[in-house]
Amino acid sequence: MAKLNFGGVEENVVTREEFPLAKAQAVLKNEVVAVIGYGVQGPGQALNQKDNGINVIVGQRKNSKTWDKAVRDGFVPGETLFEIEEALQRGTVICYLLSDAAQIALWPTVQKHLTPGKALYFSHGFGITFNEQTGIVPPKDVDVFLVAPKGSGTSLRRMFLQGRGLNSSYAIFQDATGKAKERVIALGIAVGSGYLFETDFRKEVYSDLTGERGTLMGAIQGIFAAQYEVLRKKGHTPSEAFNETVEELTQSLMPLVAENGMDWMYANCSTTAQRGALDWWKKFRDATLPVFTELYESVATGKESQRSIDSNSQPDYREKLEVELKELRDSEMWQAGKTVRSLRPENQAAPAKKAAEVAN
Ligand SMILES: NC(=O)C1=CN([C@@H]2O[C@H](COP(=O)(O)OP(=O)(O)OC[C@H]3O[C@@H](n4cnc5c(N)ncnc54)[C@H](O)[C@@H]3O)[C@@H](O)[C@H]2O)C=CC1
Ligand SMILES: CC(=O)[C@](C)(O)C(=O)O
Ligand SMILES: [Mg+2]
Ligand SMILES: [Mg+2]
Repeated sequence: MAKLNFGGVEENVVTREEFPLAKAQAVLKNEVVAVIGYGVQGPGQALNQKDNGINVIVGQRKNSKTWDKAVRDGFVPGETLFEIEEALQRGTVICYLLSDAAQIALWPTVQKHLTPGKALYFSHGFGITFNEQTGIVPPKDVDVFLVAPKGSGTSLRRMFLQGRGLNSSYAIFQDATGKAKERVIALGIAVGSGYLFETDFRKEVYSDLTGERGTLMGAIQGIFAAQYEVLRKKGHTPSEAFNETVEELTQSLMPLVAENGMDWMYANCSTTAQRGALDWWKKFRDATLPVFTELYESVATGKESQRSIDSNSQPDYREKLEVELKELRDSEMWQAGKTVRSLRPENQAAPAKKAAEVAN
């Protein structure tokens, strides 16, 4: 395990160089990895493992859209694609990749098939950390661990196909066989992780829930909406407001920040932007700090997990969700964004190509 220095703090990181795919294949050669659920993470992790030569099967409800998707992706009914219960029975490693709320409902079935020596694998610390809410308490004689890719299942697959890996966290909750560590790391490599960062279940879920509610999605949408509203109220056009709020950020600045850091960005913009950004960032930090503190508390006390479980288990959950998503989709800002995006060369090429095809 490599010890790397992160801004003065040493941490354990597993690299693909020290744990190459061949080693992962050797560790997993006698395992049947059953991926239960084929939503967002399921396809990414199952396909990457398949392409990596791991003995992987998928468990999914028959007569569902995702069953058909698994078939389209090359999983064969009766050979590598099964009803959930059969996959649970066949698997020696159970990758529990249903949505966090759905994991609660299926847990009694999963539990039945957790015979001694099997491994229970999660991609989130949710079910175990909030076990008072989820009821997910595994038997003592199975390994329990997680590999949580730090990104969408879609990115996990895309980056794998590009020959890159997505960074993942890994954690061991229970080592019943004495082999939990090599099993979890082998699985982490097999699902397409680039680097594996050590954590524990609680830290993984607290940071993940904070991040997605915070700067990754919740906070950023809030800040976008506030700035867009001010610009529009002051008479700026939708395109101008959108370009200055989102488009420039995602198309020009964030790729540079991703490559070089925000410190570099501050050193490489106009002196005017530099002065202003240096003057204003602390004001934004101070204004949002109490909100982030409240958010972390809400995660740590279990309020966020309970809310997620409650709303996801309502019978009309999908209809209600659609109303909220529609509000976002129909907002002027994201409608303006749709038009702005359509102007990008890659989005222009498609209709032009189509028109050419029609002409031929
Ligand atoms: N979405 C993502 O990219 C990420 C997800 N994760 C974690 O990975 C795990 C899986 O998440 P997603 O892939 O987003 O799940 P998802 O919301 O896409 O659902 C996965 C599957 O669950 C099935 N399902 C739903 N309710 C069911 C039920 N009652 N019985 C049987 N099947 C049911 C769906 O058909 C679907 O195939 C979660 O623990 C999540 O927190 C971690 C990192 C990123
Ligand atoms: C993609 C990811 O890791 C998130 C945002 O935390 C999630 O979908 O739960
Ligand atoms: Mg996440
Ligand atoms: Mg998450």
